[in-house]
Amino acid sequence: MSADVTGPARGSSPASVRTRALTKRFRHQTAVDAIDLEVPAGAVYGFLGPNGSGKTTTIRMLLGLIGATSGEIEVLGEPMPGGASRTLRRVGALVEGPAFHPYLSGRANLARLDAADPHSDARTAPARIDAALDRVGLLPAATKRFRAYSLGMRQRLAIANALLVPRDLLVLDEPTNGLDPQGTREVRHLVEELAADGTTVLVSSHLLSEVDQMCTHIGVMFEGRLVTQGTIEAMHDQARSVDQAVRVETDRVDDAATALRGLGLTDVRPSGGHVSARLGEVEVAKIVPALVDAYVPVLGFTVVRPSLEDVFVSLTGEGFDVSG
Ligand SMILES: Nc1ncnc2c1ncn2[C@@H]1O[C@H](COP(=O)(O)OP(=O)(O)OP(=O)(O)O)[C@@H](O)[C@H]1O
Repeated sequence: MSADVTGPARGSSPASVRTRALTKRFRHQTAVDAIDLEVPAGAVYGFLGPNGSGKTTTIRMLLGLIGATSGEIEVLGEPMPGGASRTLRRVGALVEGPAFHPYLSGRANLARLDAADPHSDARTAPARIDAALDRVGLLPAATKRFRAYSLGMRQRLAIANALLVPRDLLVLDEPTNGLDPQGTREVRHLVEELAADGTTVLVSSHLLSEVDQMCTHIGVMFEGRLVTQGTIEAMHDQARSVDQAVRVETDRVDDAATALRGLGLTDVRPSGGHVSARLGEVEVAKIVPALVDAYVPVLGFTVVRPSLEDVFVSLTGEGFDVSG
């Protein structure tokens, strides 16, 4: 596999991760297609996309676990893979969960993994391990066997493993996948706390609601392409600018449809008991009076505000299961 990965030109804004035209092809399939990722320092960046959209492949390239086919990667200001060994010490990652021993305690498991790291300093291990356990709220359960841990505790221990040395960037691949609601809340809360401490977090997810709740930035992958990225605020603004829809409940749907078309609404769809239509530039306040003038009994009237999900549907041309 030929890798053509060199450092991109430095931009003015500090970015923890920056890629230019990053691409990965597997035989005939382009899993990651020329993406320009930009994770600002201090962000909690939600890397959102349906299964198979290329998130894990991207993350594996950022961490140097697989080579890129082409494109450029910069992590914490260093071109990759050029500065890899030095830079990756400052990056904690949870990609495939570490193999924990079920009969060892949480603390003993971390000690085992730390001892297996050729860069770790054995003299500082006990203090570093307890600091990591403390950081994820597992110090009180440090002596419990791993197999007695709940799903959320197991995942928090996996994150503690990524925090055995101080990190500037934490990369978490689908950290809530397979967790129960309680475990999901625990991990989400932990990510928020880590971000509050100043760690930049890149977290992948296929759940929009999750990204919306815990992230400051979002990047959306679809079929290997990064279809949009920016702040969560900007995405909500974009949602507000998507054309609103109205829904009129009535027992005279054909007359209602005629009246709505007459007002200039588009995509007018009459169906059993209601009519929906796109508002466009038409003033909402004019709709009900116009229906009444046309002798349409209005049994219900709703303006449907577009959600973030509608933005992604408009970007990808189809919906994907992002709402959980
Ligand atoms: N080693 C590989 N060899 C061949 N194809 C691969 C390999 N790894 C990933 N792919 C393919 O690349 C595409 C992107 O996969 P990837 O795992 O990056 O997606 P994802 O968004 O992380 O989804 P998931 O959440 O399911 O892991 C998929 O079609 C997958 O089958």
